[in-house]
Amino acid sequence: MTVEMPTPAQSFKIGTRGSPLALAQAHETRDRLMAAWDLPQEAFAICVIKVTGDQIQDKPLREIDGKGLFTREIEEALIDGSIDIAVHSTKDMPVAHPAGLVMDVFLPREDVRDAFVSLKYKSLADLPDGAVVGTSSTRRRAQLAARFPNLKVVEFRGNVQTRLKKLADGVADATFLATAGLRRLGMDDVPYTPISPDDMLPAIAQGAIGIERRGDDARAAKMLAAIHDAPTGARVAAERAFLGRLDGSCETPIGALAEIEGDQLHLRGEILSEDGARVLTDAATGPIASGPDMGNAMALRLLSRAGPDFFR
Ligand SMILES: NCc1[nH]cc(CCC(=O)O)c1CC(=O)O
Repeated sequence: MTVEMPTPAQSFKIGTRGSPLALAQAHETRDRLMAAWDLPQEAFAICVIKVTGDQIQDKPLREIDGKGLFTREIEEALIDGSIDIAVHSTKDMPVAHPAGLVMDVFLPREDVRDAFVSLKYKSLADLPDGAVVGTSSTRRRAQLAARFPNLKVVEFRGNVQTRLKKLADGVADATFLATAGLRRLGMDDVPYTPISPDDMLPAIAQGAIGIERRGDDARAAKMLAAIHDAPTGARVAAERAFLGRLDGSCETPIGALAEIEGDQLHLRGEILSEDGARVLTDAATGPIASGPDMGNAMALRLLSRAGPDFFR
């Protein structure tokens, strides 16, 4: 089969949400494709898709519909051919994809760590007893309750800009964001400190941009193969196998991190009760290719330790 590369007249359509972070990720994807294929910017169109989740800013996500809220409409655009690829924050993606779509291309992973963001304090350890921290993430909330019970956690939604405004307004003493997002947005003026994964194990696939396409689109597959980062793919595969076996929705407190050293993959995972009263952690090491098996096995071990009542 011959696969034709896009020409300026035959644009390759990159679908994305319209948030500043989503746009930065779409631009990174386009820049990497331009470099890999020596194509001009005009060969690509960045198609912004307004999704329902972005239009609801005043409620915690779990009160709306959580899973798929930010991705369903983008996937519909892929399926109907309005776009050729969709650029996602992998950590926001359900493990299962709609029939006909695949996500097997990942860009080199950014910093995986959560960031402590505060206008007043330097790190989590500096916060006085009773300090107020804002987060909407059940994972971060449970991890804080488990390891920093001296803090008061309040609900904090919105994109990076909204949360920073809330900090400036004194709604909370600190908040948490993915370091990757801050870096990709070039927010060098924001005072943040990355948090050790020992204190806050990141979300599955945090910092990894994933690219979804139609499974039968040979042109997109070939275009994307040139920008795939295999180590990121292996790490994400291990973490997502763990998540998939746990069958966690994005609202279940779960953290995991795979790291590669030589030909070995180290995987850490944890599940928490929502109040942080129970924390179950596990770790494993094995050949890189066995990452998904390791993630799967780790989930089964944690599930059997947790018992049937652990997840609400
Ligand atoms: N849930 C929103 C979201 N999805 C991806 C990122 C950051 C970038 C990434 O982890 O790839 C963020 C913001 C955050 O958690 O601070």
